[in-house]
Amino acid sequence: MRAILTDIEGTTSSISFVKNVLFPYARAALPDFVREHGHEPEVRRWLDAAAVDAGGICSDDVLVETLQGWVDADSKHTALKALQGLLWQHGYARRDFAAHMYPDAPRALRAWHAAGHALYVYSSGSVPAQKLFFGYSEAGDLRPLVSGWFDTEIGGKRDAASYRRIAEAIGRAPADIVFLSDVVAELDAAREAGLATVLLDRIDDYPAPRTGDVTHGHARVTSFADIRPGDGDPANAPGAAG
Ligand SMILES: CSCCC(=O)C(=O)COP(=O)(O)O
Ligand SMILES: [Mg+2]
Repeated sequence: MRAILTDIEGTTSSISFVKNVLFPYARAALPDFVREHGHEPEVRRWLDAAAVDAGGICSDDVLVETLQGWVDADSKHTALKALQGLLWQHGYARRDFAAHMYPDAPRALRAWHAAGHALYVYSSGSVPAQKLFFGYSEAGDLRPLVSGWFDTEIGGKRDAASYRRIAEAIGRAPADIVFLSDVVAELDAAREAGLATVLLDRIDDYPAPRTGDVTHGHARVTSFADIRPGDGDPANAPGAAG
C-alpha cells in the first residue's frame, strides 16, 4: 500500500482562498498581534528569526512592515509561515472563515484512508497552520485522516533532500510514496528522490491546461478522483497525461 504525501495550496485547496482570504487576514492582524504577543517566547523566537533575514536588529514596527511585504510577495520564509499559523488560529476559531477544499480531495482522502493508505501532508505552511487548515476545513475535521505533517523545517519543497528525509521519517522506501502537488519544480525534486509523482492541474488555479513538455513527464490529473495510488504507477491513472 503506497503512502500518499500531499501538498495543500493549489492541490487539495484553491490558491485563491490562500491569497484572498488567509493572506489578507494575516497582513491586517500582524501589527496588533506583534504588539500584544511579541513578548511571548514562541512569538519572539519567530520574530527574531525573521529579523535576521530582514537585515538584522530593527524595531518591531519595521519588522511588521517587512513581514507584510513578505506576505504580499508570497514568501515561504519559515518564520513568516510560523507566524501566519499563529495569526490564523483566531480567525478559524471565531469561524471567520473555513479552509477551502476541492470536494474531490476530502472524498479521495477518506476513501484512501479507509482502504489503508497512510496519508501525509507536506506544505510550506507551518505544521500548526496545516493542522488548522485540515481541522477547520469546509469538509469538516480531516486531521484524523493524516498520519504525519511536514513543513519547511524539514527542508524546502524544491530540494530532493527534503523528500528523502520525509521518506526516512515515515519509514518508507521513496518508491512507496506518491507525492501530489500543483508545482512542477516540487514534483521534480520528489522524483529525483525516488518518489512517484502526480501533478494536480486545477483549472480554477491554472486556467491554461499544463500539458505536454511543461509537465516534465509527471502524471497529470485535474482531480483527486483520477488518482489510483493502489494501481502501481499513478501515471497509469485514468485522466493522467505525461
Ligand atoms: C496550509 S497553510 C496556508 C497555505 C500557505 O501558507 C502556503 O504557503 C501553502 O503552500 P503549499 O506548500 O501548500 O503550496
Ligand atoms: Mg502548492
